[in-house]
Amino acid sequence: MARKNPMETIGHSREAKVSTPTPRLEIRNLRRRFGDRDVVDDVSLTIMPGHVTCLLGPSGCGKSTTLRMIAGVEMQDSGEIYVDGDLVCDTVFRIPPERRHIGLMFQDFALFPHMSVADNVAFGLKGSKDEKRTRVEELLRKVGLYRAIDEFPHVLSGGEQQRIALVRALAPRPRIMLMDEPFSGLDNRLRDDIRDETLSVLKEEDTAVLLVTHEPEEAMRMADEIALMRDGRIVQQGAPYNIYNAPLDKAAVSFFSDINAIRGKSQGALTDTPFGHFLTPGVADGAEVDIVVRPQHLKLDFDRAGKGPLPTMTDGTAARGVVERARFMGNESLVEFRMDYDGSIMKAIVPNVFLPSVGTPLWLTIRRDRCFVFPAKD
Ligand SMILES: Nc1ncnc2c1ncn2[C@@H]1O[C@H](COP(=O)(O)OP(=O)(O)OP(=O)(O)O)[C@@H](O)[C@H]1O
Repeated sequence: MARKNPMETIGHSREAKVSTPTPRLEIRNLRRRFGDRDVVDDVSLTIMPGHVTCLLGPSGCGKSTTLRMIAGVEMQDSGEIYVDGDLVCDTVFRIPPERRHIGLMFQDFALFPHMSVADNVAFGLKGSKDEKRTRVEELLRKVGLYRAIDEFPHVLSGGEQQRIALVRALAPRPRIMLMDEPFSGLDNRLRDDIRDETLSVLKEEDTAVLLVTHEPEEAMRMADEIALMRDGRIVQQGAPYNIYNAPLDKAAVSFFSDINAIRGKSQGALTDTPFGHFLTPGVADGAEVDIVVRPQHLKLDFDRAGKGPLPTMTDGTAARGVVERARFMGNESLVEFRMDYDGSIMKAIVPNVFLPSVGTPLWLTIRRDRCFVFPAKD
């Protein structure tokens, strides 16, 4: 018998209960220790029906372990898991994995080779033969594979098999879908198509999705919310736009793109650099800061007889660099500069084709509204 989340029944007025929808999935203060290391360290999050949250973080940060605890194949040392407000697992009470209404999709999905597509999809379904057939047909139509209903998996392409694995996981109408790098075995173009298609089917079915990935592009493409994980903890959580544009620290910026970092010392709430002054309010005098800017937010100007553009309020002062390397990347060009002021390398991304010759001097400025200032850590 499932138990209610105490927060939903204790200390909340009737009105508050009506106006606060129940999350489809809620995990609270999950912890898992292996040896002397907290691999998952006080992780909490909620996901509403039809929403996708991506657990994004580097290899080994504890993403899969979190997923495995929610699925019920790994026991947490402490913390609770609720599905639709009902407790499914704490340290004494535990609903077995098969009764949690949770679907799983992993990279190494395996279809049953001796079963037809229809039988594969119907595998976890209950009900009459007709009911099962109706559900199988409905889902196969949704992913454009109705024509393959009587085929065996080996005649299908990798992408088609992936779609079948998805609908098999979705067939029993799981309330939650846990996905662990499910698209990493696919080539790029196919992956984009299948990602988008998967997302639309999951949303149509109102499933709450927790997707684990170490690829920022995948998280940005799929997620309503990104939970950035590092060393077992969720360090930042929010809509992709906010995580990208208001990152927590230098490491969070560099997780999404290349970065340029300029170190300086704050004095009187200002930090002086070769690119002019940056406002560093609240930073103690003498404390070091990193000014961090993504390569696409550097502005380039031509050299005019050894001089660059005049300083402005929005872009500060220009610093000169000499082109070290320029590469065309498809939609944009990546230009690397060796900076005159200290010989360091800075990277700029320019739309379309911009391939100046090696040795060309250019002037770089940093847009004040597109850079981040963090206390220096290393
Ligand atoms: N059963 C286990 N016993 C001991 N250590 C484990 C066990 N399972 C996982 N770990 C360790 O816990 C850490 C986190 O593993 P986890 O698989 O959760 O990371 P991850 O973020 O999903 O990484 P990846 O993206 O590489 O899959 C790793 O250092 C891993 O070696």
